[in-house]
Amino acid sequence: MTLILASASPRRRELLAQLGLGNAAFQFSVQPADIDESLRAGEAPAPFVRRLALEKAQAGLAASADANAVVLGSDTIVVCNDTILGKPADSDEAFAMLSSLSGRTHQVMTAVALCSAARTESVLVCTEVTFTALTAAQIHAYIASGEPMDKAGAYGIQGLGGSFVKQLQGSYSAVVGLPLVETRELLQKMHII
Ligand SMILES: Cc1cn([C@H]2C[C@H](O)[C@@H](COP(=O)(O)OP(=O)(O)OP(=O)(O)O)O2)c(=O)[nH]c1=O
Repeated sequence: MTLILASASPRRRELLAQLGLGNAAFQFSVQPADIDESLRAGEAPAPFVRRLALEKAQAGLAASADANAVVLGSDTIVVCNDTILGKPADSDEAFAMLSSLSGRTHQVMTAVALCSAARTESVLVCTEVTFTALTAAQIHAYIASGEPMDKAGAYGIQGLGGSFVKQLQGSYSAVVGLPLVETRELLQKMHII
């Protein structure tokens, strides 16, 4: 049995390795899945992030030559005042996203899906994150660091963005990109570990 991580995210690779899967006894391989990540008309945040995780896992399974493969797909979005924030397209969008997060509480939703030829399991983890108030100068300096650009909501809690987080209720690892407790439970459910 092969476990394939259908993700280009270095954070997800590191988090999966934290579950002890990247050792000599158990290897996983990484094969990013390229899917259309656009929101459908009328689609709410929770079903949207679940669908993307599932589609990444399904695309990974379809691309795999191994009939026994189990594929893990995951997606993270930030939801602020019912608006979905994905990755910023440019620094103006990053500025707008960080301004909207400043001094407020938002939700980070991460979905994980595991697909094999016979079975699919998935989970959604929602975490509440409260940002301290940020000045325009702080936001500009943060954007200049380059950190926001490949991250949902234009911040990384595991990096410089961590100093903006006043309070967190839920799963820290889910905010980074892969909820450790829930992913372990899914892997157990699928009899992978
Ligand atoms: C909120 C937040 C997001 N992120 C990252 C996690 C995800 O990598 C990214 C959200 O984009 P995703 O589209 O979920 O993932 P990805 O494109 O990086 O990787 P793939 O689709 O191949 O799995 O934002 C952080 O690293 N730290 C944070 O604090």
